[in-house]
Amino acid sequence: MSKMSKKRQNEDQGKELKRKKLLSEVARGKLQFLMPDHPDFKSLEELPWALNILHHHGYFYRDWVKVKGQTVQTPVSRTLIGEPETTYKYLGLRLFAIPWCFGDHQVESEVELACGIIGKLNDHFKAVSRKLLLERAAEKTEPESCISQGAAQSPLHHSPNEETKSCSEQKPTTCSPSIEEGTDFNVVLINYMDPKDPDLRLKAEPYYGMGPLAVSWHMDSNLVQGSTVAVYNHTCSSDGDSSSDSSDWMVGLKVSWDIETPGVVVPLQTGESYFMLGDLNDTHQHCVVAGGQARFSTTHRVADCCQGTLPYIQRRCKEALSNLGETENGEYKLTSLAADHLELTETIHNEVEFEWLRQFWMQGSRHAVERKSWVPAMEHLEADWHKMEHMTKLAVEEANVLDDEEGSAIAEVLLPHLEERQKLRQDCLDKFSPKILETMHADFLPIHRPKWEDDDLSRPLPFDLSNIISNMRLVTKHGKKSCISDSESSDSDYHS
Ligand SMILES: O=C(O)CCC(=O)C(=O)O
Ligand SMILES: [Fe+2]
Repeated sequence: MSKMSKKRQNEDQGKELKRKKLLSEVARGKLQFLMPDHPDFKSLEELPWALNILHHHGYFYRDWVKVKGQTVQTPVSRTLIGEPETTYKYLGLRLFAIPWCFGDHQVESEVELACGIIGKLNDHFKAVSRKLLLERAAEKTEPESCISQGAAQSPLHHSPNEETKSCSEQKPTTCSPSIEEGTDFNVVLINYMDPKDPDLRLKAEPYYGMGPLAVSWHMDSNLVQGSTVAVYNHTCSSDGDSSSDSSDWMVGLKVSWDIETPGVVVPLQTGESYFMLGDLNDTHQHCVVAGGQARFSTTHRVADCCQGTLPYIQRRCKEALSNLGETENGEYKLTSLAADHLELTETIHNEVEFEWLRQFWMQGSRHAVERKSWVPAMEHLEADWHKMEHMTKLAVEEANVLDDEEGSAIAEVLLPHLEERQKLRQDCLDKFSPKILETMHADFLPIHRPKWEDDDLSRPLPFDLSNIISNMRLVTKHGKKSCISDSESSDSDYHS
């Protein structure tokens, strides 16, 4: 059979199945329709509008992430909407949420309105996820239903007319969150992909032959353990496009590292949602198989924000700066030279520089413009970081002037942090090869900030720390010993 006719036959079979399912649902009186006066009617219209507005204004872009040490671009375009001052990190990239609510100020733009709608959708998914988990908890208390739950066969698929069965039958983790906590979605990562985009080269699903992958097998990272992920699926109809390929988008699911249990793949219709309830994401991997049409998916998550919110990093900076005092003539001085104080400041120095400042600016000028509420905060963090540069400088000076024992103790603390700073700065400069940079639109070019010339006198320290690192190596006990033995051996060479 030719490929085309086989495909057509599959499509026909698919349609026949859908028709049968539809008829059986009709027979059960389960199909519902909404009149314009129904409260959900408006939200049905609002949501595609919001997604299209974000897309129209260019808010989706293909992220540059790190996979096995390589910088690669995701096939799907993404944007993050969420609680104000929240971030979500995946594959080495920190995403800064565009807020879905605006404090006291009125909604000012279509984009803000769209973000507000995503926030409403998020509230809806919180409520639905809680209901599903409660139902599952009730089912679990009935012995029979427990036995009938297979891990990999667990239906993760949910549509308005479908009864939801429970997900995985994994043992709960010792510290699983409450239903409330595990569904308290604080961010929505929205994906968009048009499979007809000629720039895309999708990899085939490697294990089962499920089809071209928009998102490869993975577990969602950086989430509160045991928390639910809810996903809304919206495909863009391509009416009038006679060449349109109507193959479905699908979500695949498999048990991680398991070759015995069959994987599952579930076709998704527009307007449907699916849920990875409880610890399903911790025990299974999922992937997304591209269909024929452009598609949005909103993925609602409980990001683990212990170290990912603006108030968190502001607190950390304050902690670091508490060791910075002033002399009588108004110059900076370190309040304490104790190792644990220096250690803390240097750790936070690297954290704010590489987890926040560089992560934010490396995503380019357009990213910053879109996140205007973040910019003053980033500038404030940069001012704190600048003070930490002073603190490092003061510590380096102390290491050089104090007696051997004290000086080398300081150098020992500073060295690993300086080495790490130097390496991470270089990693940022090297993240994009010249070849990649050539192809990037100016709006997305990385901004290396903070960056300065080594002889810039307004800066306490040079950007390139090589000389300071060599100096600190010499000041450490180990460095001193090797220095003495070097000079001893060269002396003896000289005399012979
Ligand atoms: O688009 C989907 O259905 C899920 C996407 C996904 O797995 C992700 O963004 O992590
Ligand atoms: Fe995912």
